[in-house]
Amino acid sequence: MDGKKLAGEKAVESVKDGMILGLGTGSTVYWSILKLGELVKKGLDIKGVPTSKSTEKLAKELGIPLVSFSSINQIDLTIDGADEVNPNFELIKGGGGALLREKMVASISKSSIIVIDETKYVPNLGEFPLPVEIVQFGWEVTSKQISTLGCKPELRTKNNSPFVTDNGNYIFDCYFEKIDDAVKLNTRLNMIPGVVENGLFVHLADTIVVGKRDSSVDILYK
Ligand SMILES: O=C(CO)[C@H](O)[C@H](O)COP(=O)(O)O
Repeated sequence: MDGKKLAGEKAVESVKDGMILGLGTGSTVYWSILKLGELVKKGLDIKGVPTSKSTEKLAKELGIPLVSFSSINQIDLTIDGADEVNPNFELIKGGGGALLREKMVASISKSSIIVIDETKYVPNLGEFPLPVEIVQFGWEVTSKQISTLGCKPELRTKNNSPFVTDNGNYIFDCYFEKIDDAVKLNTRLNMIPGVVENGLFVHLADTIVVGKRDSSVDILYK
């Protein structure tokens, strides 16, 4: 069975009646959202906070009640995917371009479950290029500043034009040889004027659900 589907569905077992739930973005958490839709139809009482326009659309189609991010102070549980996870529970996120809203939602979540297939659990972060969201103004200058941190930033494109996030910004996919100190790099990136947010998530995950090729699921707790 598909590891993404296994992990996505397994995470939903932690959802309880009355919860405000952060709904992540991507093809793994898609399975969680689908399952939540089924449970809502059977009477589960939850409210979702979507992390992207695509997740908002999917949740609405499935009849999952939503609440706006602006109207809440805390989220009980967030379920989201990741592009890489290391044994310290540090993540690279943003492959789907939703990293800013995902980080904002994670930052007010009491608990966060990350759903991945086993290919994404890695000893060191950095094989996956780190997404960095930047304002459009002067992006060429921002690129030069980011490259001084030891990477090659590539402007993400879609249909031969720059990819634009739900927040109207661009994304650089940054190729580092290896990320040794995610905490330090997270801080240094966000200090560069023009950088809105980066895809390193540190201290923002407490449970990792890993769906495996042999159809088993590992649940890792911090
Ligand atoms: O961070 C994300 C979107 O911004 C996704 O969670 C991440 O890219 C993983 O996606 P998928 O589950 O499709 O592999």
